[in-house]
Amino acid sequence: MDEKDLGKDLAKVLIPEADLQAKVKELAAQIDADYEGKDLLLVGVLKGAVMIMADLARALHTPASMDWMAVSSYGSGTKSSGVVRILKDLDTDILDRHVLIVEDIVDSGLTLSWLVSNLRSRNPASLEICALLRKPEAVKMDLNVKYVGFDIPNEFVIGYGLDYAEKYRNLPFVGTLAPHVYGGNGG
Ligand SMILES: O=P(O)(O)OC[C@H]1O[C@H](OP(=O)(O)OP(=O)(O)O)[C@H](O)[C@@H]1O
Ligand code: HPA
Ligand SMILES: [Mg+2]
Repeated sequence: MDEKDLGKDLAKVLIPEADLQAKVKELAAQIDADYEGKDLLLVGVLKGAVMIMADLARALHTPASMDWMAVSSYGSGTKSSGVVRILKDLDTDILDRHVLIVEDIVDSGLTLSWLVSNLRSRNPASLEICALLRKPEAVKMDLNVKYVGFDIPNEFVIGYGLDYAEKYRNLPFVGTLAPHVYGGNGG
């Protein structure tokens, strides 16, 4: 799927594909340096993190295991409900493992705050976060995101895993939607 397929639904391209791919390589290099010689477990947060997880994992030189958790707080709207639900738990016991949570976006920070306290209670050897995108509200939260791709403005974004009502995840870039797609009320 590309810009042409989106037609009038796209307001603008915020981060082009080439910039995303360059940033993924940068993040992978930092992670490689920090986890050298360690047994790394990447925990991807479904479904938004599938693209960053797939690209980041392949850009790493460090051998890494991959597991997935599915949580949801947004439903089909553009605002977090604040209630995080586990839809799928990890298959792996993370006790004494070096865990790196891989996320597409920290927006309100509610999902990751909840996830960090949930995973911390399982006593991993270490627990860090890599998020491709971060919005201003999340910066205010007491949340230590060690690896951040891009700080972006407070706009609802789509593409590269990010959806609006389950659509647009398969765009190779990150963009913003035209207001008419939201039905004019911001969701
Ligand atoms: O910082 P927050 O305000 O909590 O928002 C960030 C979370 O919201 C989105 O997931 P969503 O719950 O929409 O599920 P999805 O990944 O399946 O789209 C996104 O993928 C993050 O996980
Ligand atoms: O801006 C966003 N876009 C898509 N999904 C999201 N989940 C939190 N924030 C966003
Ligand atoms: Mg979503």
